[in-house]
Amino acid sequence: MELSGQTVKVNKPRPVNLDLQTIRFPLTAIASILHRVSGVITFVSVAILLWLLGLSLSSPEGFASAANIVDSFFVKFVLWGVLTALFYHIVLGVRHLLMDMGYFEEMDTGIASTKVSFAIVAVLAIFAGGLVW
Ligand code: HEM
Repeated sequence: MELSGQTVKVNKPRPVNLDLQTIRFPLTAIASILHRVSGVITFVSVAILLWLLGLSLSSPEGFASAANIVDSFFVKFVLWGVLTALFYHIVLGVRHLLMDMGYFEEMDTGIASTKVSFAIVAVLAIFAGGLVW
């Protein structure tokens, strides 16, 4: 095998698949990655939401400023995303804790519990939309 000018000896030629279009993550892996992403989103947003709460409780003017900030479509959309990420983190977190107790460890039950969790999060995302708008 030629590697930047050097010849490297390999015992067996190994199969190489670097065609990313043919590599598919299992549903459970996607759920796990999204759980980490939703945890980071929740972590960052807690600081912003606490600042907003502090502002709204500071004075009547502060409350008016906070209400004014939240009054735009963009901020409402971000708030909806944050709430959905939090719901995702909680629902998939509970699934994770159940797996720690020995449930849904097989591939078929793991995929089934992921699908059920996604469905619950979808319902909660609609609920979050109702809360925000
Ligand atoms: C302010 C609230 C929360 C924040 C900021 C937060 C953030 C995080 C972060 C950053 C991780 C690490 C993810 C990783 O490295 O893969 C994590 C893991 C985890 N969180 Fe949360 N979390 C919160 C609330 C919750 C709640 C309410 C639950 C309830 C079920 C939960 C369940 C879990 C579990 C089970 C893990 C471990 C996942 C693993 O081992 O892969 N979290 N959380």
